[in-house]
Amino acid sequence: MSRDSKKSVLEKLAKLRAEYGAHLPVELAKIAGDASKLSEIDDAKLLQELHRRLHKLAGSAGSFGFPNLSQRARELELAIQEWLNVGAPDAITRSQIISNLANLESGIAEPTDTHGRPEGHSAHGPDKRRNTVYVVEDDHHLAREVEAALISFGYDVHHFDQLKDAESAILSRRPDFLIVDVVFEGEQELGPQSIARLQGAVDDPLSVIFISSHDDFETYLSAVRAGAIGYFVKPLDIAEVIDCLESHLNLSQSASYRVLIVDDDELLARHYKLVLEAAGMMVEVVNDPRQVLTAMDSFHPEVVLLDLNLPTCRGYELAQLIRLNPAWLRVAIAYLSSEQDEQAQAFAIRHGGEDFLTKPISDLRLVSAVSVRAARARQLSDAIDRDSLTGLLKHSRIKEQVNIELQRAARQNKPVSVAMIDLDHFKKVNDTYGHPVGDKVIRALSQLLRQRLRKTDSIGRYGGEEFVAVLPECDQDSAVTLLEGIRESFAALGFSVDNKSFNVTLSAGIATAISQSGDVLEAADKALYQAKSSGRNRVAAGK
Ligand SMILES: Nc1nc2c(ncn2[C@@H]2O[C@H](COP(=O)(O)OP(=O)(O)OP(=O)(O)O)[C@@H](O)[C@H]2O)c(=O)[nH]1
Repeated sequence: MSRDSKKSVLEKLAKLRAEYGAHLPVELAKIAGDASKLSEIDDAKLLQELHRRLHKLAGSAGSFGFPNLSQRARELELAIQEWLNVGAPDAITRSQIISNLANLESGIAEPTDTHGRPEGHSAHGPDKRRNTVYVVEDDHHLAREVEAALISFGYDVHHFDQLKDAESAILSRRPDFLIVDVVFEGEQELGPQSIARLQGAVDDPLSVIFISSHDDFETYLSAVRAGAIGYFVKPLDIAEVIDCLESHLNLSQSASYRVLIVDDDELLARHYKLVLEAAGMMVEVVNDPRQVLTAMDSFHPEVVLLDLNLPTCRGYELAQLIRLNPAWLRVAIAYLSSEQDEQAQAFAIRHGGEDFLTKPISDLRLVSAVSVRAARARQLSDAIDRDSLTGLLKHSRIKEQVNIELQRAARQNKPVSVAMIDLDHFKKVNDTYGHPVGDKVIRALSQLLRQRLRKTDSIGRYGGEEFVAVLPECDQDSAVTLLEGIRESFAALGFSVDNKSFNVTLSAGIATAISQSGDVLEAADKALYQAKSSGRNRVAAGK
């Protein structure tokens, strides 16, 4: 194609894209309008119409440069499909779906350039946008190693020799992370100080990781002043760098906190709800204390804010009532009341709640007080459900999850695959490099699994160096392709200790069920045994 005709095609595409973008708000308003009716009724015709619109949107938005919108429309399309197939979801899921439908508009960020973007995993692609990392490193060998490792973790990587080459790219397309080598010219360091200047030119601080041969206080300090989220001394342990990126992503991508407000002052409760929602939390309000138990059951709050003076009972009685149910022990309960009397406040704290926030409360204070309590409640909950080394579900929870997904698959007559994954010759890794290094390898695999699997998949640490992944709506061929990709990426990942580098491989066994026939975990385990006995570093599929 000549340059001119290529230009004209690009112009037409841009025009089409602009037309699509102009019509989009109208379409989204229609969807939001339909969604608002769903809180009242369960009309099959309405659901089918919504399904049709979402299906169309999911298909078209990606092509016109709105990949996030497309992804969100696809998820909602599936949710509505399930609604149509198996009936109305529980109240919490229902209100989530309705609010996501109403908020689809927030998926219209700046259209992204759709050209030359690598395709996601076709059969079972991760449902996350690829995070971008700019690597500024003049050592090409090291840059290539870092780049290869980051790509296998699903990052979109761009390499620059020097910071000045990266600056215009940073300003025109902001990366999610910036990895910068600290370079010295004589006494003058060129990394952190330049980054500190750059931080002044951007609205939100850049997430920067420094790599350096310098291990001294001054360089650390200038890195901190430049807003470093990580600092790694060469020789670089790439797994540690990835650990740092992933921990940040997990923090920023974790689900919204859920807050239940119990207050008979409807207007004030609505105000608090709006303030907390603006800070990214999910909020439900109960004005009548008799509705509290139902809300606890359906909404699963992490924090409950209780007014003290309520129509039928006192707030501390409600706190005690909540505390009677052991399932809600993880929930943080705080009073939010205009009670100023310290004796009365102390009495309430001794009887159920943990803390007292007094009205009037500023919006800022409300948000900070609730987020701190929610974070603590979630930490506690994670400590109960999740393995501390990897953050993955513990043995008993992942087994539970396998059963939940098997039952769902049987109800919907859809496949579910279970993969059992085990590190190869891991004892040798521990014996040669030490247990802490072995731990790093385990963490690296858990992060790779998290990166490659979808949000709807579940991953658990089944044993010391054994993992289980449950993949709903994934047939055997797709599961094998997915695990093969993970196996290859993991085998290519280099670990280094004291200037020695090594690689570790994994084996995986897969079993797929359509209805709940036989023990799928046992079948996956048998397939894993087969993968091990036929040479390791491979994926085997059973029945
Ligand atoms: N570093 C570390 N090692 C662990 C952890 N949990 C289990 N292991 C080690 O994992 C190793 C598992 O060894 P084996 O069951 O003999 O298996 P393997 O050496 O991986 O050999 P194959 O599975 O047959 O390829 C043991 O050395 C355990 O001590 C952990 O949390 N951290």
